[in-house]
Amino acid sequence: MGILAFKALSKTLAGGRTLFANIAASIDTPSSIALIAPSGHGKSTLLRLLALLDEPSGGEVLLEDRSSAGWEPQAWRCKAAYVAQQAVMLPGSVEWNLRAFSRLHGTAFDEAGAKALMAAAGLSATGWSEDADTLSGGEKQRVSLVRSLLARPEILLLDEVTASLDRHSKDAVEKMLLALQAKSGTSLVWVTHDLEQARRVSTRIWFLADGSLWDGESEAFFRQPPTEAAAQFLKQRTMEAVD
Ligand SMILES: Nc1ncnc2c1ncn2[C@@H]1O[C@H](COP(=O)(O)OP(=O)(O)OP(=O)(O)O)[C@@H](O)[C@H]1O
Repeated sequence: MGILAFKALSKTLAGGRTLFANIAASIDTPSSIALIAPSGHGKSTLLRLLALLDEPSGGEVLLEDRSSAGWEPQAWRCKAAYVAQQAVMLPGSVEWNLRAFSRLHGTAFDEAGAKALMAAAGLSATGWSEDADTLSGGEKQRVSLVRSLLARPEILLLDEVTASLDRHSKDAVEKMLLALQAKSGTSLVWVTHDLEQARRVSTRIWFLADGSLWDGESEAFFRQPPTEAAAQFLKQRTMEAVD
């Protein structure tokens, strides 16, 4: 059974600008994919379409081989969890936030699992009774990630989730997610501006440019850019890194 797929997917903005047209890809085995593109080319938009948080202009998205039309959006997002760059905490304590999924679905709260994930995210010192709103941006980001993981999604749609983290926390989060993938087969789609991160965490690249999607092996993409747009993009980013 396929995990997640999209077919003939298009997105044209209200003003008439087409971000991408007729793109397709499928995730058939647990994968870690970096979704990269020049700024403004539609990475977040594509990720949001995959989470049913936006409507495509054409085409369809499928989860477990079933088109999104046949899914309740909530049920879809339990399996394909979107994690935003700006973490939103529910009013209340850290624990209240961590218990959100089990409260909503009437399932048992996996306290041991939550503790292990909090520790893996570098948050073992964070008090569970603390008001979540008083946490730093980086702490909120990691609590939000742990909260998503407690729903045991099949796939995580990660929108720049380490952008607000320092190097140490970023390493911890990458390690935690890759370990989860190895252990549970959770697929990961990382939107990132950080090409070093893309190279570290992915075995597959989705490169979005000029309205098209290139889908292929990560190492091959970086070793020998497959298109002129990819070559330009990597050159530009290398120059920016040197500046
Ligand atoms: N709901 C919307 N309504 C109008 N324009 C939008 C909407 N969502 C995104 N856009 C526009 O679509 C373009 C692509 O945005 P998107 O955030 O998907 O790109 P991105 O590749 O993730 O960009 P960045 O790397 O800068 O984060 C941008 O020009 C943005 O302003």
